Amino acid sequence: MTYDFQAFPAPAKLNLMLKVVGRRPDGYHLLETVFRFIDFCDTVEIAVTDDGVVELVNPIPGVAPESDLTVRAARALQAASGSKQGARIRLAKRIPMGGGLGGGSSDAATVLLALNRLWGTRFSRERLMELGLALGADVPVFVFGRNAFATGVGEELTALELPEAWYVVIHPGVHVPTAKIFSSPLLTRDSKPSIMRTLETTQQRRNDLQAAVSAEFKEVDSAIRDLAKYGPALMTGSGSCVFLECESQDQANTVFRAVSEKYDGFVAKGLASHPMFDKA
Ligand SMILES: C[C@@](CO)(OP(=O)(O)O)[C@H](O)COP(=O)(O)OP(=O)(O)OC[C@H]1O[C@@H](n2ccc(N)nc2=O)[C@H](O)[C@@H]1O
Ligand SMILES: Nc1ncnc2c1ncn2[C@@H]1O[C@H](COP(=O)(O)OP(=O)(O)O)[C@@H](O)[C@H]1O
Repeated sequence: MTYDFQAFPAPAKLNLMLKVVGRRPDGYHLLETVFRFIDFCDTVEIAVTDDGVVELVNPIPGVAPESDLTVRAARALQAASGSKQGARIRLAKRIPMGGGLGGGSSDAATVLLALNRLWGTRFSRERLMELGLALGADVPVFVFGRNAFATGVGEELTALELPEAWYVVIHPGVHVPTAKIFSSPLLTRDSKPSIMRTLETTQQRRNDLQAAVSAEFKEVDSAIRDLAKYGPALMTGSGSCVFLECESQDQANTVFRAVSEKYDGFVAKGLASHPMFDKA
C-alpha cells in the first residue's frame, strides 16, 4: 500500500522571557511568557486514509507511538469531530527533544491544523486551541499561529509584533525534565506580573526557571556562561537550550562559529508568524 503524503512544517519556539507569577490550586504554575516562532522546523507528513486508523509510521526511538503527541492530536480531533477518516503520519524530527523548543507541542499543533483541513473538520481556531491545551500547555500558541504574550499556564494569548532578529541556539547536551524544575525549592514563584504588555515589557531578558535549572544542571550553567560572552544569553522554557538574540544574520553566524566547537546548535531567524498561519 502506498500513501499520498503531504508535508507540513512544525516550527520551534523560543521563550524570549518567562516569569513565574503564581500557582493554581492544582499545583500548576502561572506564567507570563513571550513565545517567538523560529524558522527551525520539524516536518510532519500526513496521508489521509478512509480506514479510520491513525498511525505514526516512523515512531521516535524512546517515545511509545501511542503517546506521541502527533498521534494523540490526531485521535483527539477524530474523537471530537466524529471523523471516520484515518491518517498515516511520518515525522522528520530536527528539533531537539526536551530542549525547551516546543518540538512535540508544535508537531501536535501542525497535525491539528493540517487534519482540520484534510479531513474537512472545519473546527474554528479557538476549538483547535482547546483541543491542543488538553495535550499540553505549549500546544495552543502553535495553533494560534502568531508570536504572543502568554499568561495562565500559557494558554491566554495576545498577539505580538516582534522585530526582525536572528538567534544563536545551543544545546548543552542534557535533557531537563520540566516537572523536576517546577518542583524545585530554588524556583522563584512570586514574580510581579507585568502591568503593561508593550514590546519593552516583553523584552525583559529573564527566565525565572533558569536559576533552578543552572543549579541542577552544570551543563546548562556552562552553556549560559559561554554564550553570555557575546551578549545577554537566556535559557528557553524549562531548558535545556540556551539562546542569544542578534540583530543580523552575520552577527549570529559569527557567534555560532565561535561556540560550535564546543556545542551542538544552530542559527535561526525569528518568524513573523507560524508558517501555516494563513492556511488554517
Ligand atoms: C515552561 C514551558 C514554557 O514554554 O516550557 P517547555 O516545556 O517548552 O520547556 C511550558 O509551559 C511547559 O509546559 P508543558 O510542556 O505542557 O509542561 P509539561 O511537560 O506538561 O509539565 C510537566 C510538569 O511540570 C509542571 N508544570 C508545568 C507547566 C506549568 N505551567 N506549571 C507546572 O507546574 C507540572 O507538574 C507538570 O505536570
Ligand atoms: N512528536 C514528539 N516530538 C517530540 N517529543 C515528543 C513527541 N511526542 C511526545 N514527545 C515527548 O515529549 C517530551 C518533550 O518534548 P519536546 O516538546 O520536544 O520538548 P520541550 O517540552 O522541552 O520543548 C519528549 O521528551 C518526548 O518524551
